[in-house]
Amino acid sequence: MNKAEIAIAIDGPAAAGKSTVAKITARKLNYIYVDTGAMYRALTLKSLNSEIDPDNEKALIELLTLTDIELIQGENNQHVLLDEYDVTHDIRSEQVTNNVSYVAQHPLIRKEMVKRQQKLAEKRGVVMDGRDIGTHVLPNAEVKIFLIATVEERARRRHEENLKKGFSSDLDTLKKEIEQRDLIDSKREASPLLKADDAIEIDTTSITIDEVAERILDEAYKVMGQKGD
Ligand SMILES: Nc1ncnc2c1ncn2[C@@H]1O[C@H](COP(=O)(O)OP(=O)(O)O)[C@@H](O)[C@H]1O
Ligand SMILES: Nc1ccn([C@@H]2O[C@H](COP(=O)(O)OP(=O)(O)O)[C@@H](O)[C@H]2O)c(=O)n1
Repeated sequence: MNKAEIAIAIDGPAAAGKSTVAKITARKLNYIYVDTGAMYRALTLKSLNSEIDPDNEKALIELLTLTDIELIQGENNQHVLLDEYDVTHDIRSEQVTNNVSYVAQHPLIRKEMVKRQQKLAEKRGVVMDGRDIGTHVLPNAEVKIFLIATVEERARRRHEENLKKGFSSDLDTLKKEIEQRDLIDSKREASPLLKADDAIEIDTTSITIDEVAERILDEAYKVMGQKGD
């Protein structure tokens, strides 16, 4: 199999399956995986701990300038370090989830995050997931995927995941929160959640994780073959 190193951008709404299939794809190709949502979540956690209003762009950008966010690849999981503290679990809390889209809507915050993300992707051989990867962060990515699923299915999946992780979870509330977050992410002015013109859309509602990963890998191998190096 041809091993030309490419960039794979995976975007889509909340809980569509992005990080799950991104991790599988990266593992199979021995690529770096970058979870950009985790970076916005880490900043949100720090801003909540610092009692900064999520609407206060100036205070947030000052905070981000002083903030170190690292994504460390573990054996089975990616660990998120915020100023050297492991916040992998804490950034998934309901409080962070319900504030992150407000923090992420500010143009100055996005500009700095995109800069950091592009630096992480300087060396090809990367799978990156988020909301604006195919449109803004890696517009030249060789493979662009846009994952969707019905909101009912996405809420059901996230609900099960929350229970497994020991977070309290109410399905109806979760569905409303996901809809609200998708709305803010899609309507914001700065790099909103959008399918890139050249992205392949995959509806994951009724297909398995392995089937989704297989389709992405097929696309990747196709491009690698075309690159021919
Ligand atoms: N195709 C699928 N079928 C069933 N469950 C899935 C599928 N894709 C993802 N999941 C599950 O849905 C949940 C949300 O997936 P995740 O990858 O975290 O989504 P995202 O990164 O888009 O927010 C996870 O618990 C994951 O195991
Ligand atoms: N590239 C990205 C990634 C995430 N985000 C923001 O960060 C939030 C959390 O992203 P995530 O990928 O961790 O969210 P889930 O889909 O996993 O719930 C999103 O709802 C967006 O508000 C963004 O704006 N741009």
